[in-house]
Amino acid sequence: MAEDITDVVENVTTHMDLLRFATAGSVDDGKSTLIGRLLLDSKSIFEDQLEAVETTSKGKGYDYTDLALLTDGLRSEREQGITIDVAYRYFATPKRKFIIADTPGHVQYTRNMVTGASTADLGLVLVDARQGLTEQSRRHAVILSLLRVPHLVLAVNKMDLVDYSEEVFTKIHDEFTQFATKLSIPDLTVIPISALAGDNVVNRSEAMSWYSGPTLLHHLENVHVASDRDLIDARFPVQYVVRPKSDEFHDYRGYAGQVAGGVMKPGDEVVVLPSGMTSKIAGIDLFDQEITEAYPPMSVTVRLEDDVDVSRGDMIARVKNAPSPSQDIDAMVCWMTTTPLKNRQKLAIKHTTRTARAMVKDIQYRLDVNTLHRDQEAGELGVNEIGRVQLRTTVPLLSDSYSKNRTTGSFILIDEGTGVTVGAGMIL
Ligand SMILES: Nc1nc2c(ncn2[C@@H]2O[C@H](COP(=O)(O)OP(=O)(O)OP(=O)(O)O)[C@@H](O)[C@H]2O)c(=O)[nH]1
Repeated sequence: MAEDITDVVENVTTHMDLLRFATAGSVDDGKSTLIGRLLLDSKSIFEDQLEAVETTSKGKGYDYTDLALLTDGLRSEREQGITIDVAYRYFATPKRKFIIADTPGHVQYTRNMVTGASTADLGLVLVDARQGLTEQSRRHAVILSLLRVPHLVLAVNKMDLVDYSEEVFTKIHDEFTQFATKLSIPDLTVIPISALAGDNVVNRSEAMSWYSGPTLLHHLENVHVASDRDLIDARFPVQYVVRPKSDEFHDYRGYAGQVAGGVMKPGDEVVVLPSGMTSKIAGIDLFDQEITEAYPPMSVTVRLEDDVDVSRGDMIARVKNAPSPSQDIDAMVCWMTTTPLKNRQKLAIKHTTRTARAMVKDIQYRLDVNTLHRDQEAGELGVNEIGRVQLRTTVPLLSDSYSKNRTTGSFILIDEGTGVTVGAGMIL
């Protein structure tokens, strides 16, 4: 269900403004309450859902409406029958559409965060104002910076429980800003909120008149994400070759996929990798119409002027700006399964639309995400651990560094026996 919604939103909103954000926080920091508040105050929920939550809250003897029930209710619906690491929630305001990647339950699991945040435009870290920064908040910030999530919001929650004190907020703000200088976080915003009372979530807080920054929703609606995407380096991994069988289209041959980088236009000189054959873009099709340009994350079909040999897993790029094929991959890998990753281990690797086999040549170090210490003696990676790994693949991959392109710079590792995803990698 969650995936369906994501797909639909992705298709329908190709040209609409969309912000994907991932939430993180320790248990009880108020993540569910905050998401409930966002949905409620931005009028994204149905009356009957609210009534049900009000009734349940009264039934439990609360004198307030427990908004977490709203989120948790949605969450349990999603969890029925399947183990889900990340629940995706969708809401919209007149300004923007939002997809929230919400990691349920105990969020200490690195892999849940990696899954949820790898495609996020913005990471939202929650802290409890009474507790201030914890090891967990630092850890989440480190992971978000490793994943190159371009925007980070630290929401200092439960301000109502510290008398809306400016002093408490400033202390947390300064401590976090100081810590963030050690990480690569291009854009950081710190907002004092009360998810339960509604301060600075959608509506401006009267109790915190000392705060002059944006409310959380205002920030989410206005944060500038268009320029985060790589619009310079054209990258088009071919998903499949379109050759309709009917007579009417018997000459049609197109290559379908999602633009991973750059802007592509008819007339562009392109190279097909790994063959190295060159051609020009004859046209670009979107559903049943022709378009004049395509850019990330549009899903389109590209036609070429020449009858070159193109198949699934190939990459179309510009002649003078193409990734160089390589079988040696140097990457940060997040390991996601209980059997540790070891030297010489063989795995399947999926990179854009290409699948190959890979062998672990070296586990160079394990990164302690709390202290940023690099342990070079580690020799293996356990579940939820992140480390620098050298891989050798059976066929060349057409990759970029993750810092340049989050799509062509990432891959997943798959256990060949079970088909289960056991690792996620970011190419250095
Ligand atoms: N006073 C006050 N209580 C809050 C606030 N936000 C959340 N709470 C309370 O804190 C408790 C935890 O909130 P949740 O939203 O369930 O916390 P969570 O982080 O989502 O927890 P998990 O869903 O288990 O990950 C609940 O009792 C909330 O009512 C706030 O701004 N002020």
